[in-house]
Amino acid sequence: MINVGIVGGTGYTGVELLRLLSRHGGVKIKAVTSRKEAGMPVADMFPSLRGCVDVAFSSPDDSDLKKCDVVFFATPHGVAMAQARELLEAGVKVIDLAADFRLKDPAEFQKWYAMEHTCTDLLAEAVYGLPEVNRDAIRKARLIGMAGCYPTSVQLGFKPLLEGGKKLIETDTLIADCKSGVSGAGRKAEVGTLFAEAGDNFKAYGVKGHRHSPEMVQGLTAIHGAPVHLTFVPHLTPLIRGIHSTLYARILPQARDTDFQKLFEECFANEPFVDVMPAGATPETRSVRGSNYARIAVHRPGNGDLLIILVVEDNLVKGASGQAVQVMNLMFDLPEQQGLEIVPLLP
Ligand SMILES: NC(=O)C1=CN([C@@H]2O[C@H](COP(=O)(O)OP(=O)(O)OC[C@H]3O[C@@H](n4cnc5c(N)ncnc54)[C@H](OP(=O)(O)O)[C@@H]3O)[C@@H](O)[C@H]2O)C=CC1
Ligand SMILES: CC(=O)N[C@@H](CCC(=O)OP(=O)(O)O)C(=O)O
Repeated sequence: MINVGIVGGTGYTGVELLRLLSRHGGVKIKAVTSRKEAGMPVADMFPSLRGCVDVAFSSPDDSDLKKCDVVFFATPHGVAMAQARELLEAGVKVIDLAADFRLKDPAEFQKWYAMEHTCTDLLAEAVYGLPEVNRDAIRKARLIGMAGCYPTSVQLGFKPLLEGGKKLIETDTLIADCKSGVSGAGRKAEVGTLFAEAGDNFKAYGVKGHRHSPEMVQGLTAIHGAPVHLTFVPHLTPLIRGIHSTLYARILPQARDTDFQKLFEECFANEPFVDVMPAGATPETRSVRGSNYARIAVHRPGNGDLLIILVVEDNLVKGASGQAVQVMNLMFDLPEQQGLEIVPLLP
């Protein structure tokens, strides 16, 4: 059994980790932290976990974290970088769901997250947690910066068109028009995610610049092997879970004869969690709710030069905790799908 710790067990990604790990079969949940609820049994706060999780919350400086084989940080940005070194030195692998180890350039991190990076030497060894792009490096890593929720959908959607320097689309006019449910903003109280504010409402935000833009550009540039330019506009939808990303790309003249449906099907043929839907499909967020799947559909209206890629995922599963469990499975040489073969929840 792999001993697991979770820092930030009272938040949405923390409780989602608990839901998935409690039925994983290969792990023991050893420590789950909360600053405010230390001492309270986890299942008292989350009755959905009664009979599944039998530990109590402990303080984030709990020494049991150092006795774990892996610790997940389901915390705001800046928390993992303060504790990662000590855990790594104690032989513990670290998977951070926040952005501390995503951006390779500390100046970019400081610019977008308004805090200094205090662990820059570890940035160099940290591996980006997106298995469909980085599987081999993840297997060998001891420190992971998990991909963000929107960046997961955008990188999966553009990957077949860009990987290995392919010259199929214009790379300076990429557009990602993305919508997220309110659980993407976390469980903390905020006016913008109140029911009366976010319900029966729909709005764009971060149009001037969102912190996921540099992460997407960094990832897409690595996939392509050359610079790309992307316009990203996120929107808040009155959903609880789910991300729907509509991606636009202009087909280059020399690539007009490409069978893009086939290209996508071949690219993801061996991916357990990426489903390329039949031509013409319009994936719905509810088709992935509660599951680790991303579903993708490729459209080319009028057989013209515009390609539209639709991607759906559950922000809390493939966009966060499920993908983190997928990454843990790879790091510990377990079957990649273990604990994640969950059928999405309808209606
Ligand atoms: N929600 C989503 O869809 C996604 C979130 N993420 C990222 O995952 C991380 C967690 O997100 P989410 O679960 O939504 O956030 P929440 O706000 O729901 O939860 C945050 C958790 O962190 C704990 N926490 C807060 N500050 C500290 C601190 N200084 N030290 C230790 N623990 C702390 C809180 O517990 P307590 O106050 O009890 O200590 C709480 O359990 C964030 O970085 C987020 O950006 C990534 C992908 C998707
Ligand atoms: C709806 C909503 O507010 N979403 C969040 C992004 C989700 C998130 O938690 O960000 P990371 O993936 O970087 O960790 C936002 O736009 O800030």
